[in-house]
Amino acid sequence: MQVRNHAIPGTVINGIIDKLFEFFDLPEDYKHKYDTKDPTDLIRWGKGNINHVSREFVKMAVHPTFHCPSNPHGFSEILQEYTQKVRELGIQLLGGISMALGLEKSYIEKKMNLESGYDFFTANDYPSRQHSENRIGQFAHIDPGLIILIIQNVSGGLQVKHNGKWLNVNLQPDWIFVNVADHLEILTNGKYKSAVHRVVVNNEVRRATLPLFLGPSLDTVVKPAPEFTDDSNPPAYVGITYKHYLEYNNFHVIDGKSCLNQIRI
Ligand SMILES: O=C(O)CCC(=O)C(=O)O
Ligand SMILES: [Fe+2]
Repeated sequence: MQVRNHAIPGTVINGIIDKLFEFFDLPEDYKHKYDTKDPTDLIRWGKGNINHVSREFVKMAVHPTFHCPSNPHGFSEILQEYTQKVRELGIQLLGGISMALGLEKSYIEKKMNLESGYDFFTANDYPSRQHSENRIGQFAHIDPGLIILIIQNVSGGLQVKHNGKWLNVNLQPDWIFVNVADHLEILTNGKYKSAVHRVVVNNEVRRATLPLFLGPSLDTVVKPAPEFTDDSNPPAYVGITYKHYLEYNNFHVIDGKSCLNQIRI
Protein backbone atom coordinates (compact mmCIF):
# COMPACT_ATOMS: atom_id res chain seq x y z
CA MET A 1 0.00 0.00 0.00
CA GLN A 2 1.25 3.49 -0.78
CA VAL A 3 0.21 6.82 0.69
CA ARG A 4 0.73 9.95 -1.38
CA ASN A 5 -0.82 13.24 -0.21
CA HIS A 6 0.07 12.72 3.43
CA ALA A 7 0.57 15.43 6.02
CA ILE A 8 4.28 14.90 6.71
CA PRO A 9 5.91 18.13 5.50
CA GLY A 10 8.68 17.78 2.91
CA THR A 11 10.89 19.97 5.11
CA VAL A 12 10.61 17.43 7.93
CA ILE A 13 11.39 14.51 5.62
CA ASN A 14 14.38 16.24 4.06
CA GLY A 15 15.53 17.48 7.46
CA ILE A 16 15.50 14.02 8.93
CA ILE A 17 17.30 12.50 5.94
CA ASP A 18 20.04 15.15 6.25
CA LYS A 19 20.41 14.47 9.96
CA LEU A 20 20.58 10.75 9.36
CA PHE A 21 23.39 11.06 6.86
CA GLU A 22 25.14 13.34 9.37
CA PHE A 23 24.71 10.65 12.01
CA PHE A 24 26.02 7.88 9.77
CA ASP A 25 28.99 10.06 8.77
CA LEU A 26 30.02 10.55 12.42
CA PRO A 27 33.25 8.83 13.50
CA GLU A 28 32.74 5.15 14.26
CA ASP A 29 33.99 5.71 17.83
CA TYR A 30 30.90 7.75 18.57
CA LYS A 31 28.51 5.31 16.97
CA HIS A 32 30.12 2.36 18.75
CA LYS A 33 28.68 3.56 22.00
CA TYR A 34 25.34 2.39 20.63
CA ASP A 35 26.77 -0.89 19.38
CA THR A 36 24.13 -3.54 19.79
CA LYS A 37 24.90 -5.48 22.94
CA ASP A 38 21.59 -6.10 24.54
CA PRO A 39 18.54 -6.30 22.28
CA THR A 40 16.52 -4.37 24.83
CA ASP A 41 18.84 -1.33 24.64
CA LEU A 42 16.68 1.55 23.54
CA ILE A 43 19.15 2.85 20.95
CA ARG A 44 21.11 0.32 18.92
CA TRP A 45 23.58 0.84 16.12
CA GLY A 46 25.07 -1.78 13.87
CA LYS A 47 26.96 -2.16 10.66
CA GLY A 48 26.55 -4.88 8.06
CA ASN A 49 29.25 -6.29 5.84
CA ILE A 50 28.74 -9.54 7.64
CA ASN A 51 27.00 -12.37 5.85
CA HIS A 52 27.45 -10.46 2.58
CA VAL A 53 25.16 -7.66 3.61
CA SER A 54 25.94 -3.98 3.14
CA ARG A 55 23.96 -1.92 5.58
CA GLU A 56 24.41 0.37 8.53
CA PHE A 57 21.51 1.03 10.85
CA VAL A 58 20.44 2.74 14.01
CA LYS A 59 17.27 1.69 15.80
CA MET A 60 15.51 3.48 18.58
CA ALA A 61 12.41 3.11 20.68
CA VAL A 62 10.26 6.18 20.03
CA HIS A 63 6.98 5.38 21.79
CA PRO A 64 5.74 5.37 24.54
CA THR A 65 9.13 6.83 25.52
CA PHE A 66 11.30 8.60 22.97
CA HIS A 67 15.01 7.88 22.57
CA CYS A 68 17.49 9.32 20.12
CA PRO A 69 21.27 9.80 19.94
CA SER A 70 22.26 13.28 21.14
CA ASN A 71 24.42 13.80 18.07
CA PRO A 72 24.09 15.41 15.52
CA HIS A 73 22.65 18.52 17.04
CA GLY A 74 18.92 18.90 16.25
CA PHE A 75 18.49 15.23 15.30
CA SER A 76 16.31 14.42 18.29
CA GLU A 77 13.86 17.33 17.80
CA ILE A 78 13.25 16.62 14.14
CA LEU A 79 13.00 12.88 14.69
CA GLN A 80 10.43 13.40 17.41
CA GLU A 81 8.31 15.54 15.10
CA TYR A 82 8.69 13.01 12.29
CA THR A 83 7.80 9.95 14.35
CA GLN A 84 4.80 11.66 15.96
CA LYS A 85 3.35 12.61 12.60
CA VAL A 86 4.01 9.22 11.03
CA ARG A 87 2.51 7.53 14.09
CA GLU A 88 -0.68 9.62 13.71
CA LEU A 89 -0.89 8.62 10.07
CA GLY A 90 -0.32 4.97 10.99
CA ILE A 91 -3.13 5.04 13.54
CA GLN A 92 -5.44 6.55 10.92
CA LEU A 93 -4.49 3.78 8.50
CA LEU A 94 -5.17 1.15 11.16
CA GLY A 95 -8.58 2.81 11.62
CA GLY A 96 -9.19 2.38 7.89
CA ILE A 97 -8.07 -1.25 8.06
CA SER A 98 -10.41 -1.86 11.02
CA MET A 99 -13.31 -0.46 8.99
CA ALA A 100 -12.31 -2.46 5.91
CA LEU A 101 -12.59 -5.53 8.15
CA GLY A 102 -16.14 -4.50 9.01
CA LEU A 103 -15.26 -3.39 12.55
CA GLU A 104 -15.41 -0.07 14.32
CA LYS A 105 -12.68 2.41 13.46
CA SER A 106 -10.96 2.24 16.84
CA TYR A 107 -11.02 -1.58 16.92
CA ILE A 108 -7.27 -2.20 16.37
CA GLU A 109 -6.30 0.89 18.33
CA LYS A 110 -8.17 -0.35 21.41
CA LYS A 111 -7.44 -4.03 21.06
CA MET A 112 -3.69 -3.48 20.59
CA ASN A 113 -3.49 -0.78 23.30
CA LEU A 114 -1.89 1.64 20.89
CA GLU A 115 -2.03 4.45 23.41
CA SER A 116 0.98 2.80 25.02
CA GLY A 117 2.02 1.03 21.81
CA TYR A 118 5.71 0.17 21.47
CA ASP A 119 7.00 1.83 18.31
CA PHE A 120 10.53 1.75 17.06
CA PHE A 121 12.20 3.67 14.33
CA THR A 122 15.02 2.30 12.20
CA ALA A 123 17.27 4.34 10.00
CA ASN A 124 18.94 2.25 7.32
CA ASP A 125 21.91 3.44 5.30
CA TYR A 126 22.84 1.41 2.23
CA PRO A 127 25.88 2.22 0.07
CA SER A 128 25.47 2.47 -3.69
CA ARG A 129 26.45 -0.56 -5.74
CA GLN A 130 29.68 1.17 -6.68
CA HIS A 131 30.68 1.43 -3.02
CA SER A 132 29.47 -1.96 -1.94
CA GLU A 133 31.01 -5.42 -2.14
CA ASN A 134 27.59 -6.93 -1.79
CA ARG A 135 24.32 -6.87 -3.62
CA ILE A 136 22.12 -7.30 -0.57
CA GLY A 137 21.10 -4.67 1.97
CA GLN A 138 18.76 -6.94 3.92
CA PHE A 139 17.90 -10.57 3.26
CA ALA A 140 14.29 -11.66 2.85
CA HIS A 141 12.41 -11.16 6.08
CA ILE A 142 9.10 -10.22 7.63
CA ASP A 143 8.71 -7.51 10.22
CA PRO A 144 7.29 -7.56 13.75
CA GLY A 145 4.54 -5.09 14.59
CA LEU A 146 1.22 -4.17 13.00
CA ILE A 147 2.30 -1.98 10.09
CA ILE A 148 5.56 -0.40 8.98
CA LEU A 149 5.58 3.02 7.34
CA ILE A 150 8.63 3.64 5.16
CA ILE A 151 9.96 6.84 3.64
CA GLN A 152 13.22 6.84 1.68
CA ASN A 153 15.51 9.38 0.07
CA VAL A 154 15.49 7.60 -3.27
CA SER A 155 13.54 4.84 -4.93
CA GLY A 156 15.03 1.50 -5.91
CA GLY A 157 16.15 -1.15 -3.48
CA LEU A 158 13.12 -2.45 -1.64
CA GLN A 159 11.52 -5.57 -3.10
CA VAL A 160 8.38 -7.41 -2.03
CA LYS A 161 7.67 -11.07 -2.76
CA HIS A 162 4.44 -11.63 -4.61
CA ASN A 163 3.37 -14.98 -6.05
CA GLY A 164 6.91 -16.27 -5.70
CA LYS A 165 8.48 -13.34 -7.57
CA TRP A 166 10.43 -10.34 -6.29
CA LEU A 167 8.75 -7.08 -7.29
CA ASN A 168 10.47 -3.70 -7.06
CA VAL A 169 8.67 -1.18 -4.89
CA ASN A 170 8.92 1.98 -6.93
CA LEU A 171 8.09 4.92 -4.73
CA GLN A 172 8.60 8.61 -5.23
CA PRO A 173 10.81 9.93 -2.43
CA ASP A 174 7.94 11.68 -0.62
CA TRP A 175 5.48 8.80 -0.80
CA ILE A 176 5.08 6.48 2.13
CA PHE A 177 5.16 2.75 1.66
CA VAL A 178 3.05 0.79 4.13
CA ASN A 179 3.94 -2.82 4.81
CA VAL A 180 1.73 -5.28 6.64
CA ALA A 181 3.64 -6.90 9.49
CA ASP A 182 3.35 -10.01 11.67
CA HIS A 183 0.94 -8.78 14.32
CA LEU A 184 -1.73 -7.78 11.85
CA GLU A 185 -1.45 -11.30 10.44
CA ILE A 186 -1.79 -12.84 13.91
CA LEU A 187 -4.66 -10.59 15.01
CA THR A 188 -6.65 -11.21 11.81
CA ASN A 189 -5.83 -14.94 11.88
CA GLY A 190 -4.08 -14.68 8.53
CA LYS A 191 -6.63 -12.51 6.73
CA TYR A 192 -3.84 -9.96 6.30
CA LYS A 193 -0.44 -11.51 5.55
CA SER A 194 2.88 -10.20 6.76
CA ALA A 195 4.72 -9.16 3.58
CA VAL A 196 8.01 -10.90 2.78
CA HIS A 197 10.50 -8.27 1.62
CA ARG A 198 14.21 -7.72 1.09
CA VAL A 199 16.56 -4.92 0.14
CA VAL A 200 19.03 -4.93 -2.72
CA VAL A 201 21.71 -2.30 -2.98
CA ASN A 202 20.75 0.63 -5.19
CA ASN A 203 22.71 0.68 -8.43
CA GLU A 204 23.43 4.35 -8.44
CA VAL A 205 23.13 6.16 -5.15
CA ARG A 206 23.54 5.84 -1.44
CA ARG A 207 20.07 5.13 -0.08
CA ALA A 208 18.57 5.91 3.31
CA THR A 209 15.26 4.50 4.49
CA LEU A 210 13.21 5.50 7.51
CA PRO A 211 10.83 2.78 8.60
CA LEU A 212 8.62 3.31 11.63
CA PHE A 213 7.37 0.07 13.17
CA LEU A 214 4.00 0.57 14.82
CA GLY A 215 3.27 -2.07 17.42
CA PRO A 216 0.98 -3.09 20.25
CA SER A 217 1.99 -2.24 23.81
CA LEU A 218 4.72 -4.57 25.06
CA ASP A 219 2.40 -6.39 27.48
CA THR A 220 -0.41 -6.97 24.98
CA VAL A 221 -0.99 -10.65 24.31
CA VAL A 222 -1.59 -10.79 20.57
CA LYS A 223 -3.66 -13.70 19.36
CA PRO A 224 -6.25 -14.27 16.62
CA ALA A 225 -9.30 -12.22 17.59
CA PRO A 226 -12.68 -13.99 17.89
CA GLU A 227 -13.99 -11.85 15.00
CA PHE A 228 -11.65 -13.78 12.69
CA THR A 229 -12.06 -17.29 14.02
CA ASP A 230 -14.85 -19.85 13.85
CA ASP A 231 -15.21 -23.62 13.50
CA SER A 232 -13.85 -23.59 9.97
CA ASN A 233 -11.15 -21.00 10.79
CA PRO A 234 -9.67 -22.06 14.13
CA PRO A 235 -6.94 -19.84 15.63
CA ALA A 236 -3.76 -20.44 13.62
CA TYR A 237 -1.32 -18.81 16.09
CA VAL A 238 -0.56 -19.09 19.79
CA GLY A 239 -0.98 -15.82 21.72
CA ILE A 240 2.14 -14.29 23.26
CA THR A 241 2.99 -10.78 24.42
CA TYR A 242 4.59 -8.37 21.99
CA LYS A 243 7.56 -8.20 24.35
CA HIS A 244 8.16 -11.96 24.20
CA TYR A 245 7.78 -11.89 20.46
CA LEU A 246 10.39 -9.15 20.12
CA GLU A 247 12.71 -10.90 22.53
CA TYR A 248 12.56 -13.99 20.37
CA ASN A 249 13.53 -12.07 17.26
CA ASN A 250 16.19 -10.07 19.08
CA PHE A 251 14.15 -6.90 18.88
CA HIS A 252 14.58 -7.09 15.11
CA VAL A 253 18.32 -6.62 14.94
CA ILE A 254 20.47 -7.85 12.05
CA ASP A 255 19.04 -11.00 10.51
CA GLY A 256 16.52 -11.18 13.33
CA LYS A 257 14.72 -14.47 12.97
CA SER A 258 10.97 -14.23 12.87
CA CYS A 259 8.89 -15.68 15.61
CA LEU A 260 5.88 -16.17 13.35
CA ASN A 261 6.74 -19.76 12.40
CA GLN A 262 7.28 -20.64 16.04
CA ILE A 263 3.81 -19.60 17.11
CA ARG A 264 1.92 -21.10 14.19
CA ILE A 265 -0.39 -23.86 15.34
O1 LIG B 1 15.22 -0.30 3.69
C1 LIG B 1 14.18 -0.72 3.18
O2 LIG B 1 13.82 -0.45 2.03
C2 LIG B 1 13.32 -1.63 4.00
C3 LIG B 1 13.73 -1.67 5.44
C4 LIG B 1 13.27 -2.87 6.17
O3 LIG B 1 12.69 -3.76 5.62
C5 LIG B 1 13.56 -2.99 7.61
O4 LIG B 1 14.33 -2.17 8.15
O5 LIG B 1 13.01 -3.93 8.23
FE1 LIG C 1 11.71 -5.02 7.03
